Amino acid sequence: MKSIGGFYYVRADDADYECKARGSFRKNGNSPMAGDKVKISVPNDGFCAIEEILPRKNKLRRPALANLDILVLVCSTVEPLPNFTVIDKMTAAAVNNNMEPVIVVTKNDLENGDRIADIYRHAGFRVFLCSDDSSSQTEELKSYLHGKVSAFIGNSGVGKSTLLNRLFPSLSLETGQTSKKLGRGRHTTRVVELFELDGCFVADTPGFSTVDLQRYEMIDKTQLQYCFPEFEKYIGECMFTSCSHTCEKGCRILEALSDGEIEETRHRSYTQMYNEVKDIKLWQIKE
Ligand SMILES: Nc1nc2c(ncn2[C@@H]2O[C@H](COP(=O)(O)OP(=O)(O)OP(=O)(O)O)[C@@H](O)[C@H]2O)c(=O)[nH]1
Ligand SMILES: [Zn+2]
Repeated sequence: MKSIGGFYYVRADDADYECKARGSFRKNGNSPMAGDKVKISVPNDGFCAIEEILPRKNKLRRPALANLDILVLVCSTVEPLPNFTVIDKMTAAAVNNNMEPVIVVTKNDLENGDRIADIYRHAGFRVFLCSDDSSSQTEELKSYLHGKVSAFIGNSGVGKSTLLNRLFPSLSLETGQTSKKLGRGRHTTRVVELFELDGCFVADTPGFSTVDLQRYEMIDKTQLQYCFPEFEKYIGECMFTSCSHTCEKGCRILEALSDGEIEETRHRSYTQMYNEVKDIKLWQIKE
């Protein structure tokens, strides 16, 4: 659930165990992180210990977090306006990191969010419209997050805190307590913690900020097409096997674009991302 001061807090069968980690993890440069599934030993006396870290399906560096199932991308219809390029980069980064991107559109009460929702549903993603009105799909979103590990991301002002408090009313209390305990102005290392809220595991640092996917944005040009799920069924059908799907003759994806099967904003983002990485060699992308 979290690591702090050399201790790891492991939840098993609804109980929390304060554990040390075996020194061998540090030697391998592979310390336990929030989100890890681990095996622990619980001796009659002495410290509990993490004995083994099970294989991770993905891992983020900032915040340090493993096994993220869902990345919730929050955007608002207005104030601020949605930035499709940024959203598309984040969905691609999520797919590339083996996480499911889920789009939440807020402020539907100020301006109708159906068009934004349509773009992303058409691209094959789950979309929820969550606002201050009766049509809000907050409960549906909450069911969707049940049993999963998720993190929330979105521009300042889109309504992440509002959404989280609406999803988990107990949270405002919890974050309030956390920040009181840490003390204002004391800039300690940000502790990543998984909160178990009504059966949903929500990852964040105290005060809830955003996940930094910046480092993960660079996706190899041959891999990029697979990070746009709506392209998948056309891949392999272009005239040229090396087709970049940006400008070529006989490109099946460009054909789907002109038929309206692929959304313009999505293809525009793809092209922009492709142009950003096309001259970068693979070894420069991999760390
Ligand atoms: N009308 C309307 N206003 C909303 C909605 N959601 C959030 N807001 C308002 O938008 C403003 C920003 O909301 P926050 O929840 O603080 O946004 P945030 O994304 O957490 O912002 P940061 O903390 O800066 O990252 C607040 O004034 C909210 O009341 C909504 O669905 N409809
Ligand atoms: Zn093509």
